[in-house]
Amino acid sequence: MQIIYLIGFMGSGKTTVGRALSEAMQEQAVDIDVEIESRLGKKIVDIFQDEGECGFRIHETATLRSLQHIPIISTGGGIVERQENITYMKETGVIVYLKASYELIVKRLSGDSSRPLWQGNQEKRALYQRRITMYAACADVTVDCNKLTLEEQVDFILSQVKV
Ligand SMILES: Nc1ncnc2c1ncn2[C@@H]1O[C@H](COP(=O)(O)OP(=O)(O)OP(=O)(O)O)[C@@H](O)[C@H]1O
Ligand SMILES: O=C(O)C1=C[C@@H](O)[C@@H](O)[C@H](O)C1
Ligand SMILES: [Mg+2]
Repeated sequence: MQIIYLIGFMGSGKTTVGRALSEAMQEQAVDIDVEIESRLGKKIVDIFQDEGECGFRIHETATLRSLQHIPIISTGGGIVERQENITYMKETGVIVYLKASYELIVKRLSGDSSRPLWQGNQEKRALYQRRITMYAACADVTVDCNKLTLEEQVDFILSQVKV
């Protein structure tokens, strides 16, 4: 089974598109952030607080590797921070990059307090610039989220991925 891995920056729509794809394909989808929170019984902000980003990344890799039977996986924005995650996703599925401009992300995440790397004094634009290079480098399919509606994004992914 080819797993569809949705990657992209915070707020690009991985969780939202994962749910919509799940409905369109009538297949199960799992969101790694949601899964980590449920397994640990803690919010991501609290995991960052208690264990640091490094601790969170360990849970993220372990969760990714535990989902082999799930056809649609929405990753967290930082999944590309570990090369081993990219290698694993390449080996087990197709990587779909939800590409969104910095301006669109800012608009979508204004007022958000659930993402520890998107808070007041963080270097947001620098993180965005560094990450978009990483997403583009490993993507098999790229979706233009600035141009396409949610429905069009789902149709485009289905047209590009053999299901
Ligand atoms: N296609 C879309 N059209 C309009 N709004 C959208 C779309 N996709 C996502 N959004 C909105 O943008 C916000 C962020 O979306 P979502 O939580 O799916 O992003 P994410 O990529 O999963 O972020 P993270 O990496 O932090 O988990 C939400 O408020 C969601 O409703
Ligand atoms: O971009 C990131 O590094 C993150 C994105 C979110 O999905 C969460 O996985 C967490 O907030 C870290
Ligand atoms: Mg998400």
